Amino acid sequence: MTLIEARGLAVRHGALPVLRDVDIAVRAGEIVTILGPNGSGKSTLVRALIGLEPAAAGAVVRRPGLRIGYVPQRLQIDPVLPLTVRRFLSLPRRVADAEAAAALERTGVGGLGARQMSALSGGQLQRVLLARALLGRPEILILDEPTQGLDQIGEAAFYRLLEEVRQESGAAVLMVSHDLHVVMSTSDRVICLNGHVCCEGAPKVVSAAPEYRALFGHGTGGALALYRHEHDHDHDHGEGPHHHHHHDHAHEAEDA
Ligand SMILES: Nc1ncnc2c1ncn2[C@@H]1O[C@H](COP(=O)(O)OP(=O)(O)OP(=O)(O)O)[C@@H](O)[C@H]1O
Repeated sequence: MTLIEARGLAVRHGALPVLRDVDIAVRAGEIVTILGPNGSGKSTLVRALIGLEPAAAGAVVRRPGLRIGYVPQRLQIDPVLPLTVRRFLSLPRRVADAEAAAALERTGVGGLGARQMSALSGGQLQRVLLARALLGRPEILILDEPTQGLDQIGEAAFYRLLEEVRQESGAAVLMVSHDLHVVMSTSDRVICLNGHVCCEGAPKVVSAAPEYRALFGHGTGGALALYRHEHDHDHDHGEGPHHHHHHDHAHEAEDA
């Protein structure tokens, strides 16, 4: 079942054409990642899907009544404006104390309800944003570079949490990410964007596509080839992506 889709979508910022002819769809339960260089229109696409950017042509179709949980790329909180985590969770819809506490607990920041939003660390803020998104019992979570500003450990922990939440709730996930290892290991489908959809498909198919390599060059190609290698052949050990003994393979791929 399709939850949300763009059909022939074009979006402009003033006179600037940012997106054209974009056709994408996200179905129930799947994890889809949008990749693309800076300025390629990833945030614009996400915002258009949510209804925050008007279509200059084409259309966005959302299943009627679809519950969306949105985690924005960044949230500027004015430190002069006092806003506790607890009050933030009740914006715009008031939630009960027990519900708010459970959501914070679920995302690993239980006990931070009384903290000022402006005093949170980057990782805590992302978890609070996820908690708020979950309070709406979303059928799809839409996350725009949710781990920006987190260190590698924070990033890995955030993605693990996201995966747990997804398994519990069955929500589909559409995210913008630059974390190629994560993209390759967790996504069902990757959409490579550069003003239009350059290529799309299963991670290993996309990583081999010439359009993809043209956009991301050799370094990334190597990283992706490394991952593909692990998935194809490395069934004996289920360790993480950072294995020095795989470096040779990545170089082979880069040189290819
Ligand atoms: N509100 C705006 N007004 C005018 N131009 C904008 C606005 N928002 C984005 N743009 C422009 O639209 C283009 C796409 O921006 P967008 O933020 O969608 O890219 P992105 O792929 O998410 O980039 P990044 O990886 O840097 O976050 C850029 O050229 C940007 O300067």
